[in-house]
Amino acid sequence: MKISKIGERKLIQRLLKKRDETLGNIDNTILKSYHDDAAIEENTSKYTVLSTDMLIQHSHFPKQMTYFQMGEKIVTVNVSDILAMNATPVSILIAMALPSTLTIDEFDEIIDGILYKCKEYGVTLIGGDLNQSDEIILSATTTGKINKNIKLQSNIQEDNLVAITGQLGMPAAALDLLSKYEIKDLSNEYEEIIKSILEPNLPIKTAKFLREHPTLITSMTDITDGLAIELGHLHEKNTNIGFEIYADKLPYNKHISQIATENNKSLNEYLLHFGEEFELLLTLDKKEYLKYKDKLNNIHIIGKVNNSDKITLISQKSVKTMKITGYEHLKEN
Ligand SMILES: Nc1ncnc2c1ncn2[C@@H]1O[C@H](COP(=O)(O)OP(=O)(O)O)[C@@H](O)[C@H]1O
Ligand SMILES: Cc1ncc(C[n+]2csc(CCOP(=O)(O)OP(=O)(O)O)c2C)c(N)n1
Ligand SMILES: [Mg+2]
Repeated sequence: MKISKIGERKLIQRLLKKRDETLGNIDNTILKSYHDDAAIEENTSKYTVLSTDMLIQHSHFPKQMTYFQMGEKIVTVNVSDILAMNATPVSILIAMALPSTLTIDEFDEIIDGILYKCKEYGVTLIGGDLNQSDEIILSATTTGKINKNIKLQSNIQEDNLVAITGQLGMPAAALDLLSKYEIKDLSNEYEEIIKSILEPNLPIKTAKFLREHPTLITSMTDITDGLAIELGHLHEKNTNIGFEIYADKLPYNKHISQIATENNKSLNEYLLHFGEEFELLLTLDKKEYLKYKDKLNNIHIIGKVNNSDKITLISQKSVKTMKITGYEHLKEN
């Protein structure tokens, strides 16, 4: 049955019933507010951290993506920004614009994906909005909390190490694969690659470790627009520093170099200039890093901060200035 058969009101009731089933023991006034015009949140820390991020079907959801995965992804991309501030994610509000032709089962799948990821990240869906549109648009606002040790992007020091969690370039390769093949036609060895775009995961454990050991990090951001653009943003926010990145230290799934070749692209296009990895890009205090090195298996050192005022990519063959290009909405190629 189409969602237009039952309409906005009943759909919201349905959604709230599912959501209420996931709530634990909470203060009754707060619980009731989740059904009112605005949600209440108790202030339990010095700072509330707030962020918003929007996903639009044609630019964020490959056609093979399930409705469940769309629901998961709106929570993931939003929580990612909270982790990048070194804060603990708390709650999320999600506005949805949906086509009237969507079925109720598909609607339920989106909600189930949202609630699944909320549980994984320990965030509560505290509100939202429902509206109609020809394509699916999901937009969310997330809150987080932190008392001290908030990490701003403007505190980078010369001689810091540059590091990332996880691997680069898989979403780029995944999108190229999905543009040509159906999932069932792809070999199992591509599973990790395909999942990187359909079901991105956050480095939750590493983020928790960093919150518990804040002296390790001098700055942090999530990689959404590609490593090059993210480094470019950090460079703009920190005067008198530069970055040297070592090409042979960039971690990637070995299958993607072949996928790049098959799509007439260079490996660096995937690794540096695409994005959507949802990994953390960190600058680390060197002394602190050496202290905790053994516990940081998921962190890869890819370069260091210098005073060159440039971003360079160093390989065995060459030293090049890195092009600051990547994924950008509202820009012609
Ligand atoms: N429409 C807007 N109004 C106000 N601030 C905005 C708007 N769009 C983006 N920003 C702010 O600009 C900064 C950079 O945004 P963006 O590049 O989208 O960040 P991210 O890559 O983390 O999503 C953020 O601080 C964001 O809050
Ligand atoms: C159908 C489809 N086309 C293209 C992409 C790739 N893509 C979409 S947005 C994006 C980069 C970052 O997105 P944005 O919404 O700007 O994230 P933000 O920086 O706001 O966190 C990439 C690589 C995709 N995921 N799906
Ligand atoms: Mg944005």
